[in-house]
Amino acid sequence: MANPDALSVNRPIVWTIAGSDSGGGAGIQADLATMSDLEAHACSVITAVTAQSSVTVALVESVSSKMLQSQLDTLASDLPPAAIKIGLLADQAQIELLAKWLTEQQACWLQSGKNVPVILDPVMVATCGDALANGGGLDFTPFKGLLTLITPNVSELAVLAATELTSVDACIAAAQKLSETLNTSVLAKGGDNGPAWCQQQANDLLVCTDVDGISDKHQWQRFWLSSNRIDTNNNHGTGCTLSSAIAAVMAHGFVLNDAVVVAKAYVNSGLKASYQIGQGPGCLARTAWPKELVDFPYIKLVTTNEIEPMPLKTYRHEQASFKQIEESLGLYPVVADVEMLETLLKAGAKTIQLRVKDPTDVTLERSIIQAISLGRDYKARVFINDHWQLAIKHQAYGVHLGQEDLIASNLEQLRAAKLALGLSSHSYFEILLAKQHKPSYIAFGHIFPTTTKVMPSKPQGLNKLARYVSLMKGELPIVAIGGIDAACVNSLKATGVDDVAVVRAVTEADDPAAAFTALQQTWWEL
Ligand SMILES: Cc1ncc(COP(=O)(O)OP(=O)(O)O)c(N)n1
Ligand SMILES: Cc1nc(C(=O)O)sc1CCOP(=O)(O)O
Ligand SMILES: [Mg+2]
Repeated sequence: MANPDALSVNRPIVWTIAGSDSGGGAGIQADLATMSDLEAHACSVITAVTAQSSVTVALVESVSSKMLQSQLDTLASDLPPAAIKIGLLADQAQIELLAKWLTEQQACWLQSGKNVPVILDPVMVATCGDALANGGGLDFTPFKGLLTLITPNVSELAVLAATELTSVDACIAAAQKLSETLNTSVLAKGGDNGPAWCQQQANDLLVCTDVDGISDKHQWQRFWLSSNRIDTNNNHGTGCTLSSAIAAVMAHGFVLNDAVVVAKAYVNSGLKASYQIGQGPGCLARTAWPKELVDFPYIKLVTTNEIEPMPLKTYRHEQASFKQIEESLGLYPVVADVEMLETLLKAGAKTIQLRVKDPTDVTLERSIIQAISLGRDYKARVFINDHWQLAIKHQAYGVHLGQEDLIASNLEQLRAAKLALGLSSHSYFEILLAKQHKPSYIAFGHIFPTTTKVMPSKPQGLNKLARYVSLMKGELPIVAIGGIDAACVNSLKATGVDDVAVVRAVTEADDPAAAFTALQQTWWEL
C-alpha cells in the first residue's frame, strides 16, 4: 500500500499572522510547529511580541503598522499563501490594516481564479488567564466577507455576540448570529468547560456558510462535532493549534468541513500526548497527520427540535451493523438497465448495481424485480441504487445510497430487512457521517474526473484516497469510484483500496462483457 506521507512531496505554503509566544506553546510558535507537522511550509507575519511563560503574560508589544505591512507585502511577492491563519491582532489599527490588505489581495486572487481560505482565531486571553489583546474592545466587522471561518471559544463567542451564554441554545443562536454578521462559517469551540457545554465531552458547533465543494445537503447546516474530553491541564495553545491545522489541511485542498474534523483529530491526538514543561499548563505534542479513527469527532446535524449533542456513550453503541461483506466486492460494475446487468452477470460479475436515474421510468419496479431475480440465478450480489423501498419489497441483496438519499431513507427498515448497505462519500466529513451508520461498505468518489454524473465536489485524486484508506483500513470495505478505467487500476490498487466501481469503462466499451472480464482480471492479478 502507498504511504500517504510519501505522496505529499509538494508542501503548500500556509501563513500564520499572529503573535509570538516566548514560552513556545501557543501563538506563532505553535502555528509553525503545527503547519510543518501537517506537511505544509509555514510563513509567519508577526503582529505582536509577548513576554510570556506558562504562568504569565508579562508584556505585549505590537509591531508597527509599517512592519506589519512590510511582512505581508514581502511574503506576497515570493511566497503566496495557499491558506492563511490569523491569530492575535493586538489592536484595531491592525484589524483595519489587515482587512484592507485582504480586500486587495482577494480581488487579485479572484482574477487569477485562486481561492485562499482565511481562518480567524479571535484570540483575546492566554490559557493562564492573562489578557493578550483588548478583546472586548476589538471590532472584527472590517473582516466581513473576507473570512472562510472564525473559531471563537465560548468566552470569545460571548464577547463577539455581546451576550451572556448560559445555555446551549444561546450558544447556537450566538454562533448563527456571528456567521451572519461576518458572513463566514463559524466553529464555536466547546473545549473549555462552561455552563453551556457538556462536561464529559468537547462539543464544537460548526455553522456552515457558503462552504466551497460540499454537498448541497450540508450547506447552511449546523453540526455538532463531539469528542470525549481529554482530561489534561496541558492545553496551552489548543486554539492556535486547531486554527493553524485547519488552514494547513485546507492548503492541501481539503474542503472546510474536512479540515475541521482532521484538525479536531489532530488536537485530540496532541492532547493525549501533551506534556508539562513549566509551572503552568503544558503543551500539545505534535503527532503528525491523524490516522486514528478514535481521534475523529462524532458528527451530528443540529435539528431545530434536538439542540443538545447526544452523549457519546449512547450513540457509539446503539446501532447494529448492516450485513457484513464476506467475500470481496472486487470489480463492481454499475449499470443503468437490466439488459446490461444480465450481460455482465453472464460474463462473471459477482457484484453489480442497478442504477436507474430516470424518475419517470414506468418500468422501474419491473426492472428491479428482474435484476434481483437474475442476481439469484447467477448467485451474484445485486445492489439497487436509490430505490430502497422497492429493494426491501423484492428482497435485493443490498442498497446503495448517497449522503443526500440518507436523509430521506429509513435505515431502520433497511436494517430490519437485513439488506446490505453501501454509502457514498466524498470527503473525510462524509466518511465519518457514513461510518456512523455502520454500513456494509463505503464508496469514495469521484477519484478522477467523470462525465457520468455532475459532482459538486472536485476529483479526489490518489493522495486523498490514500489518506482515506489509511484511516478506514480494517473497519469496512472501501470502494473507489469515478473515472476508473484500465489505465488507472494499477495506481488505485497501490493506495490499498479494497474494491473499484466502474460505469463507462464497462458500459460504454464496444464489448462490455470483454471490457469487464479484462478489467476484472487486471484487478485480481495486481
Ligand atoms: C459503488 C457506488 N458508489 C457511489 C455511487 C453514487 O451513489 P449516489 O451518491 O447515491 O449517487 P447516484 O448514483 O444516485 O447518482 C454509486 N451509485 N455506487
Ligand atoms: C455514479 C457515480 N458516483 C460517484 C461518486 O463519486 O459518488 S462518481 C459516479 C460516476 C462514475 O462513473 P464513471 O465510472 O463512468 O466515471
Ligand atoms: Mg443515489
